[in-house]
Amino acid sequence: MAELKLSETRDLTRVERIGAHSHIRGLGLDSVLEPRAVSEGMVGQIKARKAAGVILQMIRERKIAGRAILIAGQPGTGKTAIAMGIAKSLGLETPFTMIAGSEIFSLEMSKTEALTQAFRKAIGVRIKEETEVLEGEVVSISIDRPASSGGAVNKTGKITMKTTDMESDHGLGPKLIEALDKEKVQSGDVIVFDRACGKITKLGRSFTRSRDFDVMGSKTKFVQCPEGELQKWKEVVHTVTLHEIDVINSRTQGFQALFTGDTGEIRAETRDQIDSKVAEWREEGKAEIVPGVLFIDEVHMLDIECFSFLNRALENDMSPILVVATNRGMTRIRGTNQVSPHGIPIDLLDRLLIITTQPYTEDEIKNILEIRCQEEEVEMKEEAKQLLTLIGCDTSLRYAIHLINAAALACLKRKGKVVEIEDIERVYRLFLDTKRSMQYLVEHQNQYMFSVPVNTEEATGGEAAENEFMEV
Ligand SMILES: Nc1ncnc2c1ncn2[C@@H]1O[C@H](COP(=O)(O)OP(=O)(O)OP(=O)(O)O)[C@@H](O)[C@H]1O
Repeated sequence: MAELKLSETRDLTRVERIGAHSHIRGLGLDSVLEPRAVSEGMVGQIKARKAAGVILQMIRERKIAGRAILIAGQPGTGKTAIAMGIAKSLGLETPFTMIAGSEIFSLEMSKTEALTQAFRKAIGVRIKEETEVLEGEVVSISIDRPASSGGAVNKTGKITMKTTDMESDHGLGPKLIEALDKEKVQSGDVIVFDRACGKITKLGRSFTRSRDFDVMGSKTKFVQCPEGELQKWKEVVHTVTLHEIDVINSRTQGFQALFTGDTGEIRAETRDQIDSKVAEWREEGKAEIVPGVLFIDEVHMLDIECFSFLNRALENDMSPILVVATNRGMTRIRGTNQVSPHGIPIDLLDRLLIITTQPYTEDEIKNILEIRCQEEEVEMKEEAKQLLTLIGCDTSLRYAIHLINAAALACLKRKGKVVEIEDIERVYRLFLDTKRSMQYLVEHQNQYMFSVPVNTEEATGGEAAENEFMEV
């Protein structure tokens, strides 16, 4: 039994989901924002990445609040990948929110409420606070464990801390003992202890203990024992989003909704109060606004009301940077009978800086497939990669990416270790790409229920003719 359990745990920890863009670690630009041919998981698409780099710099310098960018191009040309690259390059301090146009309609709230929430998730508020902390080297920790069966709940103790100038004792309650345990604090560590929230941060080990061989690993960081008073006032900075402040202050939902995501509609008065409070903090120098990025994929799925909302929302001085993407050409604007480029009304389009993505060359497809093989930990023979590249050129990059894992499973089934041509051929026969699936439908349409003639205005709702990018 014990053995079985062990192997089960091992298997479970190995199962990690790999997202479609998990290999993207940035935009792959050098220090002067020039794209490297292959870097940070990004391949080719040089012009679009260069343009995205300029946008990135403007976001970092906070020069373009309220601006919007459109990434347009054929399916599978890396529009979402570029948006992910921007997100990764921005770091954790700048909020980045990603939604698909269609999500606006599936949430249990009005379209404008869903958009408002998405906008406010992408606006950060950096709040500065003065807080009282104890900063010093731990001399000793002693914990009394009562003999009665109270367990951890009743634990109390004492911690002695020192600076180069003084030493003092402080009582410990169960929560602090747990926090010290979690951080694995021991004598000789230099720590900061935030009294208000009970948070303990380990800064490193005191230089005076550098001879303790028992606790030293190659990663041990040594720091000086702090000087002066143990008790200090420190400035701490928290970055939260406007949406988080809304949810915490919305009486009907409360902060727990942050974890469930079930926020419901938030009242306009609550938001107004929060906006004036934040404005007050900004005037007093206690807070500053960090405009983040809101990325809306498949923007053609929004309708005319949403577009008019976006037009207005971009005028707000706290607005985030809006990045939208679409693979549509001339398309009907949802909710109207009008056809417009990318299905976006001209007045909104006029506000957008447009970045276009181009189809990939054979070499670029091969490079992307190689990166994906590494990401998915699949070993593949050179000839098999070559065949997969040809399939990618003939069908789509996305289809070829999907075949990597399927081929690895086919290889495993025949007890092979490296994916060979035969595995690729096998999965190519098993799974249809769009072209073959379409061809099959045309040939067998009479055997399907409610079949309508393919490739007529009727069958495509008139959209096929309008979409120069969509290859149906
Ligand atoms: N330049 C690139 N470098 C590395 N990987 C890329 C690149 N372009 C695309 N990919 C990868 O190829 C796959 C398809 O690309 P992506 O989803 O970004 O295309 P898209 O243009 O957003 O497509 P669609 O219009 O269908 O939404 C993803 O796994 C993506 O990470």
